[in-house]
Amino acid sequence: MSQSDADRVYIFDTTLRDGEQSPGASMTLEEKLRIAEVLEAMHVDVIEAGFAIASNGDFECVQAIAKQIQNSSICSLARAALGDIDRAAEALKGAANGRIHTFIATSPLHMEYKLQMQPDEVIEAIHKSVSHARNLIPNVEWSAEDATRTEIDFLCKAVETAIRAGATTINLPDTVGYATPDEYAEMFRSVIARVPDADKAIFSTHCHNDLGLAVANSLAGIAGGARQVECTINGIGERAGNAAMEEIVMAIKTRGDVLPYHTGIETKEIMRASRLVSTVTGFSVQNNKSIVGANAFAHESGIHQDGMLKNAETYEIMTPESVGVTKTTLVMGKHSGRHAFADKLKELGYQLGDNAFHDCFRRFKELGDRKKNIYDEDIIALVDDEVATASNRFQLVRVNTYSSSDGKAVSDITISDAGDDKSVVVYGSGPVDAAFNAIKTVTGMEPHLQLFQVHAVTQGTDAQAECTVRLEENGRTVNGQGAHEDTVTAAARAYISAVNKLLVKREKTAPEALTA
Ligand SMILES: CC(=O)SCCNC(=O)CCNC(=O)[C@H](O)C(C)(C)COP(=O)(O)OP(=O)(O)OC[C@H]1O[C@@H](n2cnc3c(N)ncnc32)[C@H](O)[C@@H]1OP(=O)(O)O
Ligand SMILES: CC(C)C(=O)C(=O)O
Ligand SMILES: [Mg+2]
Repeated sequence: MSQSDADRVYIFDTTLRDGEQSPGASMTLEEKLRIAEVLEAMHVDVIEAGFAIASNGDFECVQAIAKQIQNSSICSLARAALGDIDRAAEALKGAANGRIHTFIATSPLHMEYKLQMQPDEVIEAIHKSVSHARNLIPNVEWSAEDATRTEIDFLCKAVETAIRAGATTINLPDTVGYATPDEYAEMFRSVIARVPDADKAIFSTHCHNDLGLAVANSLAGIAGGARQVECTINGIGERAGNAAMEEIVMAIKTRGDVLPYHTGIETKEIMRASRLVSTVTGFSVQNNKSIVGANAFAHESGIHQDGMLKNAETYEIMTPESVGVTKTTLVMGKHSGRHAFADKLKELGYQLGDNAFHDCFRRFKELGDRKKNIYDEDIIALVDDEVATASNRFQLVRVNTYSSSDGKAVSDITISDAGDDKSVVVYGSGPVDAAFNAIKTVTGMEPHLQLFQVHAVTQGTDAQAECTVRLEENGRTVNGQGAHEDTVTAAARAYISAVNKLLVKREKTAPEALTA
């Protein structure tokens, strides 16, 4: 597809200004610099580094970023006040390409109650502030705060004033996230059509997410003629946040057929930027967040996993690599099917016969019903356990234990002895002791317990326990392993596995075996 300059959408990142306005998201100078460096590496066109008049700290941040970053324009916000504009210009002195972003509200509500100014006074303030900024710097952006609740005639008059005074970018924000996509697109079309010299400025969107429409509105604004989008990494920002940069950029990249625009963003840096912003602000990214959420490229359902293994395009509309995610994850869980389980076993280095595979898959599904997250370690433990015990004479069918803090426990156990189920109820000084006593009763074996060890395979209270039991009988020593998320069951499996090994040793060292 050919890409013309008319279709180029400029990305204006305001993570460090509007993003920082999220309660609790304050950043230090060093943190802002680190984020600015990543934004520059992403080829962001404009970085709004702060609001220079807000505090000395904000001034120093804008100043430091302006000096450090060479390949993106650096911008400072300023009210329609000469002092704000002078402070912004001072902070931007070292910038390779600095921009002053001055704004004033234009909606009746904001003008009457907040600014307590008459519309004519606002027009006068626009003229004065933009002209003043333009005398200090050639790159001036003007914003009509609360544009989407502004009367269209007055909005056109305000925009015309700003362009006449020298604004090179005109931003029409949906400050309170009130607009719908059709309305927002129509506002741009109307203003661009009606304002003389509208073509002398680039129009910009700035959308908030109060109704969850920030990205949809931004894209609608582009359709209406805007060519700059103001957005933040992870969509952080005032109240419900700003439009998320990663979503806008990837929507444009992925749906070029219906969104015939292009940005200069290096999308492979998206994940790095997202992680950094999340770490610095302490705002974790929800798992199901588009593009950068932990589940954005993860699949657990068997049907989806099967599709993914056959052709990733069945369930992924963009590649994980394109946004800097190393690879797709097929999450193993109760919704997974045989294809994904077989693929996982292959990845873990197992080659099982049909019967062993069938048994492992059954146990995996059972585990999935009981356990939320199934990790590779769980599958390894499960398969090792299954493989080790598959041909054994004694198999654990079921164990129920009851114990109390006064040191009494009882084990109700059923063990298959070459296919014949035998059940006993036996006491012990604790649940594991009771289970081991019960096994001894069923098997008729009385080996000496040399070692009993338990460790958790993964983390969390639903982690599988992996037990090792070492038994000794007439100088023969064997180790047995067992895994289960119920520790007593894991211990019983380990004990039975060791007992089976002892049986094999007994047979191998029996007089007839020795003479054979
Ligand atoms: C939609 C947006 O995101 S706008 C940006 C919001 N961001 C911030 O406010 C963060 C940084 N802000 C600050 O640090 C402070 O608010 C400052 C330094 C800007 C101003 O602080 P203060 O002088 O103490 O004023 P305060 O914040 O209490 O009130 C804001 C004043 O600015 C006026 N004001 C608001 N917007 C504008 C504007 N665009 N142009 C001119 N004046 C404005 C208000 O009417 C009010 O004026 P008043 O003091 O005459 O009543
Ligand atoms: C300052 C302006 C651009 C703003 O953040 C808004 O209107 O939301
Ligand atoms: Mg905003």
